[in-house]
Amino acid sequence: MPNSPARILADLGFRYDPANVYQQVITQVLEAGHRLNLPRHLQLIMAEPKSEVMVHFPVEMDDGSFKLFKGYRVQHNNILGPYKGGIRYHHGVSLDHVKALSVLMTMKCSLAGLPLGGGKGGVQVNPRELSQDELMRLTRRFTAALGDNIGPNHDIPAPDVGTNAQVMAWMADTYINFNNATHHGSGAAVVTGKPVAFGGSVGREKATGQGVVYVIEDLLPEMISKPLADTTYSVVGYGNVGSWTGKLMAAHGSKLLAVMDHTGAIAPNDVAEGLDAIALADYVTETGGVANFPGSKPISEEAFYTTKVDLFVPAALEQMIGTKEAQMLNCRVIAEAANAPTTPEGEKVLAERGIDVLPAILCNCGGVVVSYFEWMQNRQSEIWELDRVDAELRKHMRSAAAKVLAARTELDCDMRTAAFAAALKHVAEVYRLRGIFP
Ligand SMILES: NC(=O)C1=CN([C@@H]2O[C@H](COP(=O)(O)OP(=O)(O)OC[C@H]3O[C@@H](n4cnc5c(N)ncnc54)[C@H](O)[C@@H]3O)[C@@H](O)[C@H]2O)C=CC1
Ligand SMILES: O=C(O)CCC(=O)C(=O)O
Repeated sequence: MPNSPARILADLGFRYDPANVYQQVITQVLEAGHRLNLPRHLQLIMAEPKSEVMVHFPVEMDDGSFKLFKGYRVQHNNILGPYKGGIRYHHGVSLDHVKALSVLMTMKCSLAGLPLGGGKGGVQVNPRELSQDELMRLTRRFTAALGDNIGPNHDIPAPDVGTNAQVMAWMADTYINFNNATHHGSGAAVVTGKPVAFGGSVGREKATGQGVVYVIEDLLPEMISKPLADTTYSVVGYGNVGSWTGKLMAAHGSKLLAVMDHTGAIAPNDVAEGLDAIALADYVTETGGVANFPGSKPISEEAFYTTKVDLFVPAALEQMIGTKEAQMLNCRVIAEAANAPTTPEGEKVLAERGIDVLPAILCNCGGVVVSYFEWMQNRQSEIWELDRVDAELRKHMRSAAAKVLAARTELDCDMRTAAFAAALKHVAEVYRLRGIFP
């Protein structure tokens, strides 16, 4: 079949590697395109990013020595608008990871109805091993090394795993200094997720978790025939996205029965009470992880995955739900807060076991939606109130969910394929309208 994902990837010279995260993600996207009968030229365009930038840059450590770091910025597609997507600081960052995440950004921005394309970046580093000063120097050097590859009209980074509002402030400041751009001109709009005092938007810090919870509020009760007040859930990853999801689920009275992060897995001493999701978020901010949280006991990874809950929320890294985890999970629904947390093999097992998956590009698009609001505020010198941000975010999340449900009915497929199909349909329409492709 000339248009099958395998054929497209083979024609582009990919060597088949089922464990490769980029191949996993792009195959899923191309499968959705195949179902939509997207023309071959569009499938080819989607199959590779427009640009892959790799930089090496030296950073002075506190002891006076220099280390060389490797960073990436991958720009997948900008037919809908400037490239947009986060910057990750993690020791496992690789070109294929960043490529996979950049495709997901193109899909996510399209599904969310934003005039933005898809990009992603990262540096191979464990930020926990650096002092604040080293982190600042690394961020400034990385931003300088990216040079004109980023810019408020071209490519706009944001936070992701291992980065935060402070890192974005350093990026913006470096960009502004290098480009002689003023703070209140277009300069600050070069990145989003900045501190509110420096051009950030209220509501951006919680936006991804808020979007996840809006999707859960709208779709989950019907799927499990229970109100959120009676819902139990578990979370892997209790950083920005996981902890905000926890805090906002707590407001609904949902019960958190297990959490795992890079420091270990915990369960409540009193199962009837559950874990205090809000206190846990404060504890993680103070200590760096969930281990030894008062009122909890340590549990094994197996005990974490087999905890019986209604909802499981992966909010950590890619490919965490493989065959083994999918077989262990004891839940009814998964709301993917992380990007690409489920492998295709894991997904097959989940489908066989009747576990429904709310896909990542729907669940976690709230982050980039509020980033878009921040970018608009910067460009128009506006400051929005939280009520407005939340109300507009809710509209975008509802509209994205409606597109996914409509595509699922139209194509009679799973939610992930439906989400990619809805996103691709919009991208294809814009290519056609612009006269680039028939
Ligand atoms: N920050 C944002 O606005 C957005 C983030 N995402 C995605 O959400 C996910 C989480 O991102 P953030 O919360 O921003 O990152 P973060 O850096 O704030 O938190 C990451 C969490 O993952 C945990 N983790 C790392 N390795 C782990 C392992 N091997 N086992 C268990 N837990 C592990 C860490 O302990 C931490 O709790 C990522 O997939 C990211 O791409 C998606 C959309 C937007
Ligand atoms: O806020 C943004 O621009 C991007 C967030 C992001 O990296 C993601 O959605 O994965």
